[in-house]
Amino acid sequence: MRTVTIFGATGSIGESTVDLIARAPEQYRVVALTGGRNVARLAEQAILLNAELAVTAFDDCFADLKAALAGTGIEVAAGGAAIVEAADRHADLFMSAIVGAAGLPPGLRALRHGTTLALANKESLVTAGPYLLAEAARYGATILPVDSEHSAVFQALVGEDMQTVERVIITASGGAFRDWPMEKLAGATIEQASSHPNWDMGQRITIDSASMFNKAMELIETKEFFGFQPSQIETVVHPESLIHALVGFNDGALMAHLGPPDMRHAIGYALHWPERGHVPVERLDLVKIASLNFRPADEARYPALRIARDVMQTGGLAGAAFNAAKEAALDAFIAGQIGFLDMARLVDEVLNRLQGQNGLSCDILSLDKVLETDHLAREMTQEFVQVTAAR
Ligand SMILES: NC(=O)C1=CN([C@@H]2O[C@H](COP(=O)(O)OP(=O)(O)OC[C@H]3O[C@@H](n4cnc5c(N)ncnc54)[C@H](OP(=O)(O)O)[C@@H]3O)[C@@H](O)[C@H]2O)C=CC1
Ligand SMILES: CC(=O)[C@@H](O)[C@H](O)COP(=O)(O)O
Ligand SMILES: [Mn+2]
Repeated sequence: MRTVTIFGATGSIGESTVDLIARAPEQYRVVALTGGRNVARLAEQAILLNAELAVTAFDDCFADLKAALAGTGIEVAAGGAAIVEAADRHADLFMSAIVGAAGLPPGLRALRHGTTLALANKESLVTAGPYLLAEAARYGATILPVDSEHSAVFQALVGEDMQTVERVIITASGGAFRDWPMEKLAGATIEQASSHPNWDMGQRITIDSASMFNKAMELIETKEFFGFQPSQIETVVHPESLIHALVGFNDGALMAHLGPPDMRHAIGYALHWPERGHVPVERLDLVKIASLNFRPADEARYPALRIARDVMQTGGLAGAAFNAAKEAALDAFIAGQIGFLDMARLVDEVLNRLQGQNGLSCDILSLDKVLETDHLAREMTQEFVQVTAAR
């Protein structure tokens, strides 16, 4: 029996993880579940999985969570520190499925217990990749990628010599606006951007998919996790989202990973690793699919991709600044303060300003430096948002 904790249990990745665990109760014991504002669902999950502990990120949700779990014997806590402390209770595997940079501290704490971190929270690698990996190595912990593309690359690399890898191709669906003329993008609404052609995901990553910020983050994630050179990492638009990534070797072989657009595959792979086990996802019918399509990922159409290349080139604290500026710009877009195309423009401006102040160079990352840069970049983005909104 494996013990499991889920950070971000009430979200899209969290729900898929709960689903897999609920289908095989004899294989898992749940230690802690954490959530945010959806305390009703968090309480239901905690009862369903007989968790030891349920934690909400927000102090003002504590009373509701406590009331919902009264008489169950399930412990209750609230606040960011309580989520990090949940990592101090032993679990064989921690699922990192909080959205945003808020996912970094609990994941880091789990790594310090030398355990296994199944990492959906790509922001952890984008903001603090070298530090995260160094901490994992220092404490003998394991990080398993859960992002579909990175799980695909990981699976394609099993048993391979990394020296023989020439390139990695991360596929992109192209998001909600892949068939829109470029002139229309400036007027894209939050509702339009919040609808993904293939995947059912949280709102923030869905909008990031439409702007290609998701893919930009994934290019950085690929560099940080696998250690490839930026020049080895490519992306291509693949509208069907059936090939998740490809790895090219020095003999010309290109190994593709295919699967249905269902995150339970990548989550199930991590839950069963290092073995494979049954996962209840659709089996692809290739004859029915008949064809797979590919288009170039145009950096003029998707400036986020070019920004990601700059970030990889700069290194240091650029990833932390990039992610924080992107999160703040996304908040402003969702709040209706700025337009769809303003997001990439603001992120670019913040990075340029911080780099001009030499605020991004850093030889050795630490959590404090990452959080300081995160704070600075968010504040600067908000200033730029005010200027944009006043126009
Ligand atoms: N969804 C997907 O298919 C994929 C997601 N990912 C990555 O996985 C992560 C999760 O994405 P997704 O499941 O879509 O996100 P969701 O928005 O669906 O869920 C986010 C989870 O985090 C919780 N949460 C929100 N804010 C905070 C906070 N400040 N502190 C602690 N917890 C918080 C939410 O709680 P509540 O809802 O209760 O408020 C919820 O449990 C992201 O990093 C995303 O990029 C990667 C690949 C695919
Ligand atoms: C399921 C998953 O891993 C997402 O990150 C997915 O990749 C989003 O799709 P696009 O960013 O390719 O639209
Ligand atoms: Mn992905």
